[in-house]
Amino acid sequence: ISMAELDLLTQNVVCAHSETCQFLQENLQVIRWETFSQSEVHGFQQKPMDHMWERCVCHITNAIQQIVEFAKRLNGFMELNPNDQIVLLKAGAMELLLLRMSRAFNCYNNTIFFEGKYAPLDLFQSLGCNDLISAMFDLCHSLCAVNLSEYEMAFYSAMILLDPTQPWLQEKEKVQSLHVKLDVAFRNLLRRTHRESILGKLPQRGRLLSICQVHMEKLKVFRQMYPGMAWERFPPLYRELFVSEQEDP
Ligand SMILES: O=S(=O)(c1cccc(C(F)(F)F)c1)N1CCc2ccc(OCc3c(Cl)cncc3Cl)cc21
Repeated sequence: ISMAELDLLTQNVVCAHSETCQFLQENLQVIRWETFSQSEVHGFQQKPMDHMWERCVCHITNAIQQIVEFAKRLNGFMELNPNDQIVLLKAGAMELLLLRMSRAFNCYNNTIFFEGKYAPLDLFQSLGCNDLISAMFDLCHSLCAVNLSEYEMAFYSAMILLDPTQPWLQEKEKVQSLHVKLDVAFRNLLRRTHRESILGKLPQRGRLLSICQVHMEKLKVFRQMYPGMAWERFPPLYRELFVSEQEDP
């Protein structure tokens, strides 16, 4: 792989990321001290569980639409066979969502951007999944400590998405060759910017995956409490990625 090809790949990854992040980093920084008041937090805590789930799932789905768009813009992704595109998005969407949430996290006062202002952990308590939200907040803290640039976030996201070790891939070698190029380009970038040290500080993949598992458990519990809701009031994209058909409706 030539230097010219590496530079083109770097441009493609960074543009795909910056063009598909619904909130610009600078805008998030400007408003990151605007936090919800105690009475506003109390208002959210009073909302019924199904109502709060529906609102969060709606924001999540919007963010996932951006992640799908990010994938489609990555060189080589659209050339993969459709089955493998779905396999990679199903496996990686939630992990990329966690990375994107960390961009909207204020680690100085432990709040996260939500519906226009910054929210503390306990604003989400009516969701009934405090361990999921606190695990997400902890992950955001770890990511804030690494202080990833948008370039680094772009590569980290692309490499998580284009993971050749995902089970059920039909053309593993095609994903493998994309991943190798990304790895070379990412290491080049880190070397040029003297940031090789972040490789040891990035959260282990298992940590991201365990939060994804907690999410699936919470979703299962929620669906038992509100049968039929996932099919009636959740957006199709969320269902496609997180609700497997063969389960009871
Ligand atoms: O504004 S958010 O919705 C949101 C969602 C995606 C990306 C963003 C951002 F910042 F990157 F743009 C913002 N938001 C912010 C803080 C928060 C915590 C939990 C949550 O939802 C829990 C949940 C449910 Cl209930 C069902 N399935 C998966 C999950 Cl993780 C959403 C949420």
